[in-house]
Amino acid sequence: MDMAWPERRAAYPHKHRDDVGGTRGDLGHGDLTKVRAYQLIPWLNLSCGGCLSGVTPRKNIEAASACSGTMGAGAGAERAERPAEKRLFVGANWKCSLESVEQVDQLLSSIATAVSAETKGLAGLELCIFAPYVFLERARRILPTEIRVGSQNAWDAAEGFACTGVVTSSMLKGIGCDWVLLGHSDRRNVLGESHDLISQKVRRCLESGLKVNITIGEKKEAREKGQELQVLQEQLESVAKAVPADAWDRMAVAYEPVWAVGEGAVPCEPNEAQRVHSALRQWLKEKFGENTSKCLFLYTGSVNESNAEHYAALPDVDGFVVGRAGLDVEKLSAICRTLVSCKSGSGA
Ligand SMILES: O=C[C@H](O)COP(=O)(O)O
Repeated sequence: MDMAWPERRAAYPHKHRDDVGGTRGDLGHGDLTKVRAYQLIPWLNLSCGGCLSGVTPRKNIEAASACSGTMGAGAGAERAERPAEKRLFVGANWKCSLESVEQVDQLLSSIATAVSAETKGLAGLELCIFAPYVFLERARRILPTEIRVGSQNAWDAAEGFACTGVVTSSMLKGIGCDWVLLGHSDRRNVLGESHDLISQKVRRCLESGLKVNITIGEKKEAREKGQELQVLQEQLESVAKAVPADAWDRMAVAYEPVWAVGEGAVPCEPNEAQRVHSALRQWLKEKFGENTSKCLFLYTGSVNESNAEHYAALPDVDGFVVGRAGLDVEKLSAICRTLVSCKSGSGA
């Protein structure tokens, strides 16, 4: 870290974090009323024809066509080898957008109700709610066990060191957490977490029996210099060194192009997401062995109910991590339906 915490905090006020790719003011406290509880909604029972029909930008038409079972952008791009079984994942990273217990309980209950209403369950999709520490226990209590609960962080406390304010991976495992989200751009770029610290956390979480969702992403400057894969591989390599060969089935890598996140940011084109995912999957396999093919590759950054089908159609996208869309049960359920529909329809 080149900047002390108080200075960093002052430099990056909560709602105006240009260094992470744009302003995210829409997630701020003032908009909490956007969180709505819905009545029973069908969860995953739409056919691919139910894929959301928002405006399809010309550049995305190929990708969209893959969702309906034809060859699309994903098929045109190089596809890395994947295991035969199709595991799908959607994570809802709430960040610190919900601050009141009432809002949290309302959203958790509406998600639980929505999933329970679907007789087919989640159809192979793993849905995980990444809540703040203080709401994890109520999330575990309110949600059915088929919905996973994840922490947004874990601290790598050294063995035997009773460090003040620390929440350890063992504590998280003990209260029923399944997943931990680590390496998010908020923590790398705003809080200054180093590769080394993140990899220590990954190692400790895996040792505690947790699954790890690691976020990697390049900033705009790196992208403009054509250094995106170099940056991503550096981030991933540091983490991969901490992953035992038999733990890759407990890993998910979420690619978040930092420049594509936030209100008004230019979205990452699906073809580009596919290129990056495919390249990283291949690179990981060559460098760290066959077992890495068990790792999920997720796309994250401004995924919503209108654009999910373009990314879901990509062969090397196994799912998503959503921020804003995860605060609305209707949007979250639509994204889950779209992912399941596209994957079953395209054979991706
Ligand atoms: O963890 C989630 C990512 O930061 C994406 O957030 P977003 O879906 O609100 O763009």
